[in-house]
Amino acid sequence: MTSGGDAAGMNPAVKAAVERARQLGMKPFVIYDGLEGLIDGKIKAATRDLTCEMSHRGGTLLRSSRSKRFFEYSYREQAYKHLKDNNIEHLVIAGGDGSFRALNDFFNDFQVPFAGIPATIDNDIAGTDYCLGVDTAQNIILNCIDTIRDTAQSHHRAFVIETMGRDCGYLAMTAAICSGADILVVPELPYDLESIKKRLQPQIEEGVGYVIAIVAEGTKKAQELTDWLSTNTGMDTRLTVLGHMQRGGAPSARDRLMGARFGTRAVEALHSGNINRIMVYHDGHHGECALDQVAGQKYHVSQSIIKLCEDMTR
Ligand SMILES: Nc1ncnc2c1ncn2[C@@H]1O[C@H](COP(=O)(O)OP(=O)(O)OP(=O)(O)O)[C@@H](O)[C@H]1O
Ligand SMILES: O=P(O)(O)OC[C@H]1O[C@](O)(CO)[C@@H](O)[C@@H]1O
Repeated sequence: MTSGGDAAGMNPAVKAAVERARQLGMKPFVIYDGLEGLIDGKIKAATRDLTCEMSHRGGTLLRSSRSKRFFEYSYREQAYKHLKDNNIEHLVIAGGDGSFRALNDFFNDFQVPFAGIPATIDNDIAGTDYCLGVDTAQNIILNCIDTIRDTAQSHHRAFVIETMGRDCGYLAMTAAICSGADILVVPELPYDLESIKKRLQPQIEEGVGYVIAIVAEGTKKAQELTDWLSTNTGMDTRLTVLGHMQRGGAPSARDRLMGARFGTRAVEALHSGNINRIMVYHDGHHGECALDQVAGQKYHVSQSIIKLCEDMTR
């Protein structure tokens, strides 16, 4: 099943999990609509017709949800009954840390073992350097910034571009580094508008420059920075909120490959009795973590990335 925000790479992960389960002699099912679907019993045997569409498709063909009902024991009990009716003994979930917490609660209630696959464009899950969907989202964001840059340059304008990421600035930071942005505002770093103004002064005075500013949604500073740039640079300043166009799209090669690795390993973990583990990719190696190393911890963007960003914040 897939849960939380959709992420490119979820489909390849599901395909790999289903195929590995079959190879290991298990009978794989899919659950539609995430936790909401689990409560409502939207469960079907996984077919080859479904999985053969999965390598190249963005979003999640199993669909997803954010479920208020799953917080309530009575609905989790209803979900458990559906699993029992179908003789389902293990769950694999691709989602963010909220989804892992949900299945942990479910395990505490009904002892259904699970494996978690990190999948969220926010890249905010502790214990793993990579979550499915991130590479695809980064490429989309970079295409957008490159496109906007053409207009910024042609019209001598300032553009503020807001990226997703919830409370995490990872997408904004990597986009700013890769696009050569002038200004960056993220939750992880303080920023100093006075020194930014001094730094940009020469290019503004020349009258030919333009400005690209990247703002992480978690700061809620995009409009404020747009107003500030307009007032303090005198440039025609526009704000572009990239929004949900960052989340969809065909998975990149990296997301397909990582999806295949995570999906395969999730099933292998359960098959070998290694239950309630989250698949992770850390320091160039695939591995597994206990839930409390993942869901109970705050994700920190690596210092090497933060260092590359500092000059854009002052
Ligand atoms: N402690 C919990 N107990 C039961 N259910 C939970 C718990 N935490 C989260 N959930 C369920 O998990 C769902 C998914 O969590 P959430 O909406 O936070 O997304 P996520 O998996 O963290 O993904 P994303 O990073 O894309 O937002 C929630 O909508 C809720 O139904
Ligand atoms: O699509 P929704 O439910 O509005 O959620 C948006 C949130 O989901 C994410 O896209 C993924 O967690 C965040 O970056 C964003 O804050």
